Amino acid sequence: MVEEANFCPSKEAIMKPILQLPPMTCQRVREIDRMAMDQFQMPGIVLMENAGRGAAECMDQIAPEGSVLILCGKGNNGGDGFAIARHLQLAGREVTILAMAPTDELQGDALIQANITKAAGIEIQVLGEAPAKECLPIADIIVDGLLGTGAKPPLRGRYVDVVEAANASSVRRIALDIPTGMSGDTGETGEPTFQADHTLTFAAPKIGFAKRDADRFTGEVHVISIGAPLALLRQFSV
Ligand SMILES: NC(=O)C1=CN([C@@H]2O[C@H](COP(=O)(O)OP(=O)(O)OC[C@H]3O[C@@H](n4cnc5c(N)ncnc54)[C@H](O)[C@@H]3O)[C@@H](O)[C@H]2O)[C@H](O)CC1
Ligand SMILES: [K+]
Repeated sequence: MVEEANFCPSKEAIMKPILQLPPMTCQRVREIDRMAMDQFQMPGIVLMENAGRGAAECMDQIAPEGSVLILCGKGNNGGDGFAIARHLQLAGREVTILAMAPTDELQGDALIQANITKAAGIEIQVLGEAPAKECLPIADIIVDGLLGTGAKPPLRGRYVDVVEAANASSVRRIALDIPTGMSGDTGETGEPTFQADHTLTFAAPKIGFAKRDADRFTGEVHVISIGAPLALLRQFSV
């Protein structure tokens, strides 16, 4: 009798880099992105896929039950959200996406991930005219893939009422990279700022997380590898 393929190591066996990077500014973390692409020939979509899969595996440990609503912004923070949705669906989770813009307004890696997500049959709702409080899909967990290292505070447009609606719902909240509304460099928070129970931050912690009371918005911080080579991590760990 053929042994059933054992796909998954035990949950604790998720592989972690042997080198943990120190807290950095958003700009410096974006340099890691850039060097991974330019010096190590890693296409941006590979970094995003690694980020998405790593974040989904972390969610499988910290929030293993319940339906998930992923809020996707127009940039690559949203792109991560689209990738996470696919990996959560693969793990049998009920996933819905609320996108801040229609797919045809996306570009680059975020557009690629959104198109894969659509092809995978995952529901993507686009924010309409109604106030977010009235149209936020019901879920047990809300994931903030609205703004990351490309944010220029203060929040503009509909991001304000979407973050307010997310904070008003009594569900678990998980931020991707940086809680939307917070500066990753200073830890300063605007009104509103996504109030997360956990923040899954990519490549390295952001220096703003060390600000006093920043944990009111980050919750517990988990660093997610984007698969950058050890030689690159070594250049940024000094
Ligand atoms: N660095 C890494 O290792 C990786 C990072 N990834 C993810 O990419 C985002 C950064 O993506 P980027 O497209 O540069 O920026 P954002 O998605 O944060 O936002 C850009 C988007 O938002 C608009 N915007 C900016 N400020 C505001 C504001 N105050 N109000 C409203 N809208 C705003 C702006 O116009 C753009 O449209 C990083 O955080 C990671 O999540 C990679 O995916 C993986 C590797
Ligand atoms: K975010």
